[in-house]
Formats: sequence, C-alpha cells, structure tokens
Amino acid sequence: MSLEFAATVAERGFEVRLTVGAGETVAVLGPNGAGKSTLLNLIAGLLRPDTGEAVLGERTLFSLGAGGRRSWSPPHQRGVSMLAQEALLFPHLTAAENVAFGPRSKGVAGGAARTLAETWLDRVDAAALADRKPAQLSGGQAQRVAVARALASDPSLLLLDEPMAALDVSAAPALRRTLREVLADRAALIVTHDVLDAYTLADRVIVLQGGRVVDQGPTRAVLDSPTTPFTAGLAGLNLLTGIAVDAESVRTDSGHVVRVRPTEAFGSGARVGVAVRPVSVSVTGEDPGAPGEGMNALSVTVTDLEPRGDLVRVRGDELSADLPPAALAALDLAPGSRVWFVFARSETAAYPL
Ligand SMILES: Nc1ncnc2c1ncn2[C@@H]1O[C@H](COP(=O)(O)OP(=O)(O)OP(=O)(O)O)[C@@H](O)[C@H]1O
Repeated sequence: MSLEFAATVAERGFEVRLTVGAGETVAVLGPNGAGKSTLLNLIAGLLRPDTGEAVLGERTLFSLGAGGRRSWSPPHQRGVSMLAQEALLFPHLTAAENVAFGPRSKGVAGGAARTLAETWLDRVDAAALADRKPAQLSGGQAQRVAVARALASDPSLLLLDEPMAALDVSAAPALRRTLREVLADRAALIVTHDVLDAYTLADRVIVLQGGRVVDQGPTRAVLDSPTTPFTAGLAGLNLLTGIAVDAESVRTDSGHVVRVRPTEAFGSGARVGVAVRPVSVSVTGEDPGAPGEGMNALSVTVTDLEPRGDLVRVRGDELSADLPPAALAALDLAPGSRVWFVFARSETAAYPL
C-alpha cells in the first residue's frame, strides 16, 4: 500500500510533502531538529498538523484543508505501526503475549493470536524467547520482539524511529539483517542517523532540514552526489559548490578554480557540486606551484584535526583530508596552519545542483 503525505505545522516551521510507494522502504535523514520525529508523529496520529492531507492506500489518515473537508483518524485506526528506539514491551506480559496483544485487541481469538505471535517471533528469529518476560531479554532480543509485535497487527505502513540507536554495536547487525528481511516487501519509513541503514535497508532517501525536504532520490544517487553539506557529511564526502567555468573546471564559492573529471552533465555557468573523498586528498606544507594538468592544489587554513579510526581528518576551510598519523606528524599541523590540499581531477565527481 502506498502513502501520499503533505502537512504543515507552523509552530515548528514544518512543511513536507512525500510519498512512499507500495513495498518501498524510505530512509529519512536529517540533522537534529530537522523534523524527522514530527513527520513520524504526524503519520502515526500523535500530532495534528495545521493543514494537509495524508492517504494510506484507501484510507484517509487526515484531511485538514483551509475551509474544505476536515477529517482525522485516531492512531489505532490508521493501519500504521511504530517501532521506537526502545522496545517498550509490557513488562508483565511474556514476549508471545506482547506480540499477541495487538491482534487480541482487534478481536482475534486467543489461540489464533498465540499462533500468529509464534509465527512472527519465528520470522524475527525469536521463537525461543516466546515465554520470557521483557526483563529476561537483552536489548537486541527485546527489539526483535518489538519488531514481531509491530508486524503482528499487519500494518499497511511501518514507521521505524532509529530502531538500532539504543543497541550496542554487537547487537545492531543481527537486527539490521532481520529488518532487511521484513522490510523487503513492505511500505516503511525509517528515521536514522546511520548511513549504513540507508544503504542496507532503504530503496530511497529523503533528507530533511529545517522542516523541509532538501534532497531526495534513490539512496545511492543521493549519497554519491550530495547537494547539501549535511548529506555530504553523512556520505563521508567533501562537497565543494560553485559555478562551472566549462565542462572540466569549476570556480568554487570561495574563489578557487578546481579541475574536475570532464562531464557533459552541465554547461558553463551552471551551479554545480564537486564531491571528493577525504582519503583522496593529500596535504603538503610546501607550495606545489602550478600543479600538473590532472591535479588540483588549494591553499587552505587548517581549522581542526579529528582522529577517525586509523586516520586523522584534517579539516580546512571547505575541504577535509584523511591522513595516516605518521604523515600528520611529519607535517607538524595545528589549527591555523597554512597548507595545500592536493587532489587529482580524476578523483572528483561533478554534477549539477
Ligand atoms: N513538542 C514540541 N513543541 C514545539 N516544538 C517542537 C516540539 N518538538 C519538537 N519541536 C520543534 O520542531 C522542530 C522539529 O523537531 P523534531 O523533533 O521533529 O526534529 P528531529 O529531526 O526528530 O530531531 P532529532 O534528530 O534531534 O530527534 C524543531 O525545531 C523542534 O524544536
């Protein structure tokens, strides 16, 4: 079943229109305060928008026009299930009783509800946990049971609010695998801060910022060619923005001319983005002079240094470089150092914004 959604909430500066196709999983990305929880709460019926309309399959979730027809379905009549960061199971019920609770409250008889609960627990690899109380479950196990509970009521749309966020890193991969299976043929929206979730679980991503959709499209397309600094940061890419001089060079907003891999995707004068991986950027303390045809050398002031795994990220005004610690020691870098960031034209991807 598909979702057509449009809503405004003036108090929060929220104005979003989106669709989720039948069987499609859409990841919702965005910085803190972007409106991700607001979006889920509007769909779930926990928050009423000022204006807008949402239709899930044949069902109108709300229709609140200025003047026109006004309707509003309460949360339990929406065919929507929400999976939160915490499993939020009823502590006095067993895992199976927790899963059976939704079907029971819709009138499914005890035996049938129990069978349904066992089927769903089995689907999420939690059959062995059926008779345990929540206090006897690990965080990952409890979240698995919560997935079964969310699906047992056969929702038309599943909402997931950072479902892996509260789990320790060792429990997250197994739950991600389970979600990958259960989301395969299901309409779902997943709010996440983790780009891995977007890559592994979502067909499409929507990027929210300041209550608006600032970017959307197939996951790979959005993350490979980011149009906002936020999306570039998520994708682990540098994003330079500027105006195309011709098919192979771009004048960045700060006035550098960058040679890019030639492309026919835009003409001169177009507004473009140039993505470069930080590992493709090297740093030198000596003025490289005029670099070769295929190279770029940008004079940069170092703003900060941040350890990232085996590498250190050196941030400059508009670009970052990831260097091994030994290379860094040889350069004697500190915030305020003047250096040159060097990268090959062949390591860039330029695209219209
Ligand atoms: N209960 C509330 N009353 C009024 N404004 C709110 C309320 N909750 C959130 N807001 C505001 O609405 C905007 C969107 O917040 P929201 O919680 O939806 O963002 P988010 O993307 O989920 O952020 P985070 O990643 O921090 O959870 C923010 O400006 C926030 O301050």
